[in-house]
Parts: sequence; structure tokens; C-alpha cells
Amino acid sequence: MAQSLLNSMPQATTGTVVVTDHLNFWDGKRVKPTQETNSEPVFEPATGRVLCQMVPCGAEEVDEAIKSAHAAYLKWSKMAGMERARVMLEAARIIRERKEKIAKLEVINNGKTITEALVDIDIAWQCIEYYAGLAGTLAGQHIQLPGGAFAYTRREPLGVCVGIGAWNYPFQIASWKSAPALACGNAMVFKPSPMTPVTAVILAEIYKEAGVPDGLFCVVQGGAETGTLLCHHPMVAKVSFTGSVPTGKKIMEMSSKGVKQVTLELGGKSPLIIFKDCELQNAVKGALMANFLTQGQVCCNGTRVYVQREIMPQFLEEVVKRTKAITLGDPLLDGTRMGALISKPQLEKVLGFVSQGVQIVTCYIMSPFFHLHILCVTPGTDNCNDDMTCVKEEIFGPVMSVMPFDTEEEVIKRANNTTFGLASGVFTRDISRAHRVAENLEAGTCFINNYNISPVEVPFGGYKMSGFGRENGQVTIEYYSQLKTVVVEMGDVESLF
Ligand SMILES: NC(=O)C1=CN([C@@H]2O[C@H](COP(=O)(O)OP(=O)(O)OC[C@H]3O[C@@H](n4cnc5c(N)ncnc54)[C@H](O)[C@@H]3O)[C@@H](O)[C@H]2O)C=CC1
Repeated sequence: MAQSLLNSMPQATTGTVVVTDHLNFWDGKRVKPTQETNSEPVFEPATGRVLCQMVPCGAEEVDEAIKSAHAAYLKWSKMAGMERARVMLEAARIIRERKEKIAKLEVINNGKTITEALVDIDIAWQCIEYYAGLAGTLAGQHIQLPGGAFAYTRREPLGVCVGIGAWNYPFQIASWKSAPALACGNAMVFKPSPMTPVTAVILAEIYKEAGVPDGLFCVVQGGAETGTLLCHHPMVAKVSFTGSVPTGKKIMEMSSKGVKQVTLELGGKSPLIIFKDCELQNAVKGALMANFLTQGQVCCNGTRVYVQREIMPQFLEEVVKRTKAITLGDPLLDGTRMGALISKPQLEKVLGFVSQGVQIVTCYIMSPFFHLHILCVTPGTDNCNDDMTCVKEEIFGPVMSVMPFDTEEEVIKRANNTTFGLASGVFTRDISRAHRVAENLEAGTCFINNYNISPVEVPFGGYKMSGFGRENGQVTIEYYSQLKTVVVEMGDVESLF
């Protein structure tokens, strides 16, 4: 059934697709929801048309999914890492083979451009391939003790892990969470955002086709209530969450009741510092990459752009020129570089921020589709300063704030004056300065002379209220596994009693 939806993708155009397939997945198949009266409409952001109905899972369905995941975990965790790797490599291959179709469906549900969605799907299969490569390397240590005794450690899976995703990178988030989880021998129950329920279940089908045991990667649909059921379920060992800080705090609180491990990928308000000795064109391109991907709905965006005063006029001129040249429009067209915001409420939220007395250098409000698109650059003289709400809070829209600075010491202080700490960036040709600034910025990532590149080999995660734990890179194995120590006596027991 779902294959037929994917197979219809080559002909699909904006405003034509309706999804009627069931969107839950456990026991190796799509599952019909039981509470259809509670359904919520899911919109195609580019048109405002109803794409499908999302029916939230209740307690019994969540329980069924988790039990199905647990049964799969008992089989999968006993397989050798190399055996798991083979299945995961096959899943990565299938995603690669269907990437155009998956990307198209992602665009229809999310509103981002097809150009970006194709990159997202590439990153998704690369992540699964990367962790497949690590699956066979999981190993412990051998420790020699006195008298011939010894100990060894085993790196073991946690059990059933829950993934809760946001709407900005639906397929990619599901892959980033499931790949390390599965590589370590865990099972995962994934809940996508209720606004983007369509593509996670495609990933579930691909894992199944690749050969994972039925139940290993399950999808339950729903919002806060379903998420709460997942976090409280006694058979869940870990919750990995991507989303806003307020929800992240709730996840942590709920998980603490069952002492479950937690990974939190939360919001940001990241600084991008541009020194006067930078290569200006690269800095301008970096600032655009730092702000306008996925219509600005990216957690690690560098939305506080600090520009050294001497180059502010040239910087602003270039950034405005390039911003005005961004092609807005139908996200399924190859030439479009900015699509639609996720929803009308999100648009209103973004507009609310920019109406707070900021002078907008450039702003397009276009409405070829139901949801409007905006692009703003707030200028950097007296109009935009560190105390404004739009400079302090995560907007999650295509709004760049530009502010002047004079010295390195001053800008680092201002850059760090935030409760967030997800990412940061610096443009300069002075290598000592670049590394000094990177060291002093309080953030989980610092980009030097680029911004918003996320290779799967590189750990990603936050400082401060942007969360903890990491995704991607080798280190994430530690967040999806636990060490068992085995102590072996070779002689007699020396008892004190
Ligand atoms: N930094 C980031 O990566 C993201 C930030 N955001 C920010 O958050 C704002 C609100 O967007 P939302 O999608 O509502 O974010 P959210 O953080 O409320 O939702 C993210 C996920 O958590 C789930 N969820 C919500 N409440 C829950 C609960 N009590 N227990 C368990 N799961 C729960 C949601 O269903 C969704 O799957 C956005 O406007 C944006 O500013 C949103 C998505 C990603």
C-alpha cells in the first residue's frame, strides 16, 4: 500500500497528494488507528490543503508498540554487530534508491524545498551507513587483576528506546535517532511530530524490507499525550527528544520518574561572529546558510549575526542583495530556494517577533500559497540590539538579526549572554583568533569559516539549555549503550567471614 504512495511520487505536484495509508507501524506492518474520532488534520504547508488525518495513539496502542519493540529487541540484541550492520547497510541502500520519492513526500508534508529535502534524505542514509560501520566495532576492555583474576567489560544495548521528533527534519531526525540505537542492539519506538506524520513510517517499512525483526523500529502517531505515554512506559529504557526547550524540560521530568536515560536536542539562538578580516563573500554566504535553510526553522541556526563595525555597511549591502535574490515559491520546483513555513500558527508566531519594533531591511510577504513566506534581515545599527525579544528568543523562522561589535572580548561576552548553547560560528582569516574564539564560545558546535554543515561523522548537540547528549559521530554509541563489568575469579574466595 505504502509503496504505491511512494510510486505515485514521480507524478506528484504541489496540491495534488492525499495520504490515506495508516501511519502507525508495529509488529512489522502498518496498523489501523483505533480512536479515529480523535483525528487531527495534517496540512500541506505550501497550499494549506489537508494532506491526511493524524490519529493519535492511546495507551493500548502505545503499549502494543512497545511490547512489539521489546520482542524484536530480544532477537536483535543477540545478533553480532556485523549481522546488524548488514541489515542496516541494506536499509541505507534502499533509502538511496528511493531518495527522490521520499524527498518529494517530505516536501509535500513539510514545505521545505526539494533541493534541501534531497540533502536531508542523503544525510539520513549516510547516518544509517555510518552506524552500520560502527556496529561491528562495539567492544569492551580486558582488565588484568591480581592472582590471575581478571575483569572485562561488555558494551550492551539499553533496550527499547523512544525517539520523539520535531517537524523540521522529519525523516532525517527519525534516521539520526534510530541509526545509533539499532547499531547498538536496541529497538526504537518513534513518535514523529503530529504536523509531519508521513515519512517516518516509510523508514519503518524500509527497515522491515531490509530484514530487521518485526517490531524493531515502530512508529506511533500523536502529540503531547502520546508522547507522555511513551515517556512514562515502564518498558522504555531511554528517551531521545528533538524539539523546544519547554517540552524538553517536561521530557526530562517525566523520564526521571522511571530513571530513564535522556538525550535532549533543544532550541538555540546561536551567535555568528564576523570579523573585519574575513573573506566577505564567504561570510555573507555563511550568514545566509546560517539563517535561511528550511525557511529558518533549524535549531542550530546562527540567528544573532555580530558584524565588526568597520565592515557593517558592505556586509549589510551584500546580505540584503543576496536575500532579495532568493527564489521563493513552490517547494517542489527545482529552482525554488525557499518554500513555506510549517503552519499558519508558526507564520503568525514569526510575524509576531518581527513586528516588535524592528526595522526590517528586506521583507517579502508573498502568498502564492495559503501560508505566507517572509524573509527579514534586521539591520545592525541602533535598530537591533541584544535586549530585544527577537534577538533573545528562538524565532524559528527566516529572520536574521544583525548587530555591530567592536572588539573580540566584547563580542564573546555578548555571544555567550544567552541561556542557549547549541551552535556558534566565526568568520576570520586569523587562525589564532578563530581557535581562540571557538574555545571561548559556550556552545556544542563552533563552525569556523562556514555554517550549518552537519556531516554524520561529527557529534552534534548542545550546551546549557540547548540540551545534552549527542547525536551523530562515534560518541553517540555511548548514549545508546551501557557498560557491563564482569569480574572473574580464578582462585579461591578469600572470605572475611
Ligand atoms: N530547536 C528545535 O529543534 C525545534 C524547536 N522548535 C520550537 O518549538 C516551537 C513549538 O514547536 P512544537 O512542534 O510544538 O515543539 P515541541 O517541542 O512542543 O514538540 C516536539 C515534539 O515533542 C512532542 N511533544 C510535545 N509535548 C510533549 C509532551 N508533553 N510529552 C512528550 N512529547 C511531547 C510533540 O508532539 C513533537 O513530536 C517552534 O515554534 C519552535 O520555536 C520546534 C521544533 C524543533
